[in-house]
Amino acid sequence: TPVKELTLQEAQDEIKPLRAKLTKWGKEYYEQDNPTVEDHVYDRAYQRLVQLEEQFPQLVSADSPTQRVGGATESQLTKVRHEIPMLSMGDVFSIEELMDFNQRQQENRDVEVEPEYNLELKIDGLSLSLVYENGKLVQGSTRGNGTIGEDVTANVRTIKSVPAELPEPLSIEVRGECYMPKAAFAKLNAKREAEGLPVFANPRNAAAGSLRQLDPKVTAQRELDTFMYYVPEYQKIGVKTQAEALDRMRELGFNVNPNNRVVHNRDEIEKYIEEYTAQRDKLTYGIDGIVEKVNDLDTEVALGNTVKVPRWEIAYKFPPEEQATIVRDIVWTV
Ligand SMILES: NC(=O)c1cc2c(=O)c3cc(F)ccc3oc2nc1N
Repeated sequence: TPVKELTLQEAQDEIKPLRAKLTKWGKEYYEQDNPTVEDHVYDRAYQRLVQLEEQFPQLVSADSPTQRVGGATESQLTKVRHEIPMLSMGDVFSIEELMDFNQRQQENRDVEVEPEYNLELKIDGLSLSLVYENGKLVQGSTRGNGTIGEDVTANVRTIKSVPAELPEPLSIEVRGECYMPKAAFAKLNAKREAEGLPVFANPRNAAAGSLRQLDPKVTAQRELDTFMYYVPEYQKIGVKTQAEALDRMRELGFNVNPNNRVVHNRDEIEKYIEEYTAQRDKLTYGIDGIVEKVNDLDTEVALGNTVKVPRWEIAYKFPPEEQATIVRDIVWTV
């Protein structure tokens, strides 16, 4: 129900469990690096609470997750503001849903969308932003809540695949995924087990726990890697499509996943999904789906973003390998 149609009592009844969930999820994410919900589920709940508190300021309380910079719980890392929000992605769970998404995009009246997509593997890590000034790395940060992230500059300098300097004096931001290869994950957990330390549930949590360290020396031992995938100001690198942007990032020395593919129809999309569903276990890194992006970058901008997710891309998620109990007790009718 739109916030403005709620009574004070209804708002109160919705805010209470919402705060409890966001606080719980925030602790899992910020303190334990062990989130039980996808980023965009957290983001949507967070935005809903922001809207409710804007509509009913008398209900705001100091302990509300919205009153703490950087999400629900403080991480000791310095905060970074993302001038261009780092959004998470909506997701679909079947080819039918994916084709419906494409259909709706095509029907978007004000934007003529060429049905040309760039498909990429959805690396199961955490989002990373790298900022370069005149070709030199000046900042590394996490996504945080999309607007406020954490400064991990010293930590990213220890990651071998992160260029300290570019071959061209560019002042750009490059975004991608920081991940822990499967072999490194297995080695780390074996070591932790031997030392009687708690093991990480999966490579994504291990990557998050390793990147978001206060001590860069710890990060340096964790064998993290990156696959970069996005330049927000793509005009600065002289490209027109996402596929060209990936090639350009390769030229600049970034590690870019080699398995992207430009496709034009359902058959090609299905073929790509089948191929990588089959190959998933053979890859040396974790993937949890496929990312489909409109290839033309100007069209991406024209399609824009909703409050929290881009309209020009969607993540197709593989069925969970182990039947993880994913908290899905919020049904969203925004
Ligand atoms: N995990 C991934 O492998 C992956 C993730 C994203 C994003 O999260 C993402 C979020 C945005 F707001 C914009 C583009 C993006 O592109 C992306 N591309 C990828 N290949």
